[in-house]
Amino acid sequence: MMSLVTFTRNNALPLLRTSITVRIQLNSASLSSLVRLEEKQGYAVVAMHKPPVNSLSLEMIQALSESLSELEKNKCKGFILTSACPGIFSAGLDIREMYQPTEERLKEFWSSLQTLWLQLYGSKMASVALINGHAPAGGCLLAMCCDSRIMVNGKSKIGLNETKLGIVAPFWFKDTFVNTIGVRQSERALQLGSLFTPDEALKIGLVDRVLPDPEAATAVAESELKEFLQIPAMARYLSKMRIREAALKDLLENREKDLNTFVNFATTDAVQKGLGIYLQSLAKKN
Ligand SMILES: CC/C=C\CC/C=C/CC(=O)SCCNC(=O)CCNC(=O)[C@H](O)C(C)(C)COP(=O)(O)OP(=O)(O)OC[C@H]1O[C@@H](n2cnc3c(N)ncnc32)[C@H](O)[C@@H]1OP(=O)(O)O
Repeated sequence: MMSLVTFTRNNALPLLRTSITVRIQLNSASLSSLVRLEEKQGYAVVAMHKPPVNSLSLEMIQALSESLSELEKNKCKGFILTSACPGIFSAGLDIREMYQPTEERLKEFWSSLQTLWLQLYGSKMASVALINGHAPAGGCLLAMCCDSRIMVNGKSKIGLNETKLGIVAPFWFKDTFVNTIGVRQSERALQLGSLFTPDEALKIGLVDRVLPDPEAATAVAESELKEFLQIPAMARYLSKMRIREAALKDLLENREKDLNTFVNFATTDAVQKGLGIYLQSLAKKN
């Protein structure tokens, strides 16, 4: 047993009730640095660290879930979700998990993703996504689960580009998108698999602020989170749930069906062929 997530205390007056260092015991020796948790005054920073692109493999998804559970256990009030990999927030789901998979792992992968989404989208904690790089597909989903999105300006793009891979965003990705940018923009962007520049994302409400550099974005993310944390927590959370509860309930009630739909779809010849070609195109680029 090795620790997956280290939770380091660097501040004297935390709201989080942790001792010096909390180590979450998980089941693989190779996972020790996938997510970095840093305690700040009154909140935490959750930084994804799976170079080169923070792809969401099964282990990465589980590491994020465990990190959130750890924060909840420690009565953390809020967190900033960001990346410790320069230029990348997250490249979304790890395509290799879906390409030529075993059924058992594919099921565990999807079920873990469902759990992470339920946890993050329904979180009582306030959250800000500090999007310091590319955020396609699953990366965009993680950001949309937060209460606010601050993006660093530059070449990075954000959006749900699934159709470009010949795959379809599941209904709960779509619901999150619709709740963030509205029906019309979602319908168009989902079909086209649009990836938006920071300024375009700002224009359609996919992100809330665009800052010129990571330092400025970090400062704004912190002040944004503090603004959320100043609101009475229960009132803030219940207000958030007014918007999100229907989508959350829909997945909770249809988890098994969604899992089967995903497994059946992902393992079709057409999808497998498409994913193979996409992986090759990513590799060729290099
Ligand atoms: C069948 C499923 C049905 C339904 C599910 C629907 C839901 C899907 C949600 C998803 O999240 S699907 C994933 C969508 N993600 C993408 O399309 C992103 C693909 N990646 C990129 O566009 C680029 O990598 C980047 C813009 C994120 C970063 O570009 P750059 O900095 O130039 O890095 P590289 O492209 O050179 O990539 C480095 C390295 O990483 C590998 N990689 C990139 N993305 C992924 C990924 N999503 N999964 C697995 N691996 C990925 C890439 O192949 C390179 O590998 P090397 O071995 O060549 O170093």
